[in-house]
Amino acid sequence: MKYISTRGGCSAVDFEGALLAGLAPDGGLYMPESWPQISPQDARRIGQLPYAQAAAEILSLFAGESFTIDELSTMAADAYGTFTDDRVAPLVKLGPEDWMLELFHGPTLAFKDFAMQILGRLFDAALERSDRRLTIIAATSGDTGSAAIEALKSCARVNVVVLHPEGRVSAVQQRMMTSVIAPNVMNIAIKGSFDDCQAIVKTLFADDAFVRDVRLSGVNSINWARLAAQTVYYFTAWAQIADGDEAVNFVVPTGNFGDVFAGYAAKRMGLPIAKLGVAANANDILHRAIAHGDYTPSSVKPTASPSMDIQVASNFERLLFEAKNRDANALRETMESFANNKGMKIDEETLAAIREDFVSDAVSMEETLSEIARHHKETGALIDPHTAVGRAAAIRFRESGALSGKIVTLSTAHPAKFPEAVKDATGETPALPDFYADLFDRPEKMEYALAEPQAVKTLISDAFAN
Ligand SMILES: Cc1ncc(COP(=O)(O)O)c(C=O)c1O
Ligand SMILES: N[C@@H](CCOP(=O)(O)O)C(=O)O
Repeated sequence: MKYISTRGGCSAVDFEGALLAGLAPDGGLYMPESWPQISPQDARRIGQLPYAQAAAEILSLFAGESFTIDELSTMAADAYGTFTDDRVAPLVKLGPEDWMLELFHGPTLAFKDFAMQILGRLFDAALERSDRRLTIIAATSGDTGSAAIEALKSCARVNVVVLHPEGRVSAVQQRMMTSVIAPNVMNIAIKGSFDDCQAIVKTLFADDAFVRDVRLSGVNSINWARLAAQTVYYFTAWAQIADGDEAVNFVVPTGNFGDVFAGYAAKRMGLPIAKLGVAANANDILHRAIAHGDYTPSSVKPTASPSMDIQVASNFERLLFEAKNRDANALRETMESFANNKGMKIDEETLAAIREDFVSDAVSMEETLSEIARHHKETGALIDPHTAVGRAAAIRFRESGALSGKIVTLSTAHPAKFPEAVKDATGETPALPDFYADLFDRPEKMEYALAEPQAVKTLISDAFAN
């Protein structure tokens, strides 16, 4: 299996090449040259396997010759063995045709652990056999950072640098990152938004000398391996609830468009998915794009679901590439014009292609808190604010007729990562699991930088360049 850049300006690489590079050298995102295909019968067989085995089988379709199925099986068994629920991604029934897919039973209590736990092992194996080291950078609005640090802190051949927007992640998210004090881990609090952090990462990737010097790679969902690993829970969820080849809908709380794009990838692989519901918070650019063709960033609004306080969603580029029939030249022009004009209008043909697979909605902060309260009152369970954005949108999609039939909403984080919002909504404070009981007693370490690539470059070079 080869991987091509959405911008068509560099040669194709294999899975290991895409994993180790993160971003393509022409600034584009790697995509599989063609979608691996799975029949509904195989989707059911794979989806009903224990989670780690399903993951190994699905990843082997993407990995080609880079990793054998035996290697993937061992890594997946280790990776998902770190989860606290044996089912790994349990489905909770909420109503006759409604489910919630719990993706927060990993070591850092958010869906990012699904990909990051296996990526850590893939990096280890690939770097060991090529006798190399990497500096891995991630921009985070809270969850990617902690998952990356947890997965990579013990990798002997990796330095990990995480940029988070200062003061804009929850206290629990911050502590999960900054209390890991290890020689290969650097947290940098950036004076700015998540978009500033993500823009710095992309600028550093465009600096060839710096990339060579520190051997830069990335583990945001720009890295294809992240999305490949995130396709798996769509298969396991579908296989538990679909009758025959029945198509099921998924509603996904969305920020950087990675998780919902993994669902799209599963659909393109042949998984019977009816529609994917994009649930945005008050930072509603993706909803404006899909509903009205207006992909114009505005300033970031802080909300109760801070991990989705994102304007420029990296993976939207992958969707535009698909919707434009993989025309890399057209895509490159589109992305250049987006950068120059600070926004874009999406043409009708592209929009029609997007709407074949996606519906969208935006949920205000007030609606998010009401949904946490409503869910608690009706079920007795606490949900986190990102999940609440998803559920509120799912309920509206059904009421408006935008979606019908079975709907699975992805529950992307544990409520204890966002205790203030949950308490505001319900009066109850969700408890962290025992293994985080002393989180607020642990010492913290982080650097501070202005939202300027040079400031970050200097910190990284001083710590990790040869
Ligand atoms: C808890 C949570 N939910 C949802 C999202 C949105 O996911 P994506 O960025 O893949 O769209 C994020 C961050 O990305 C998150 O941390
Ligand atoms: N919400 C994310 C933002 C980065 O998303 P990614 O999936 O591209 O890594 C976070 O919590 O950091």
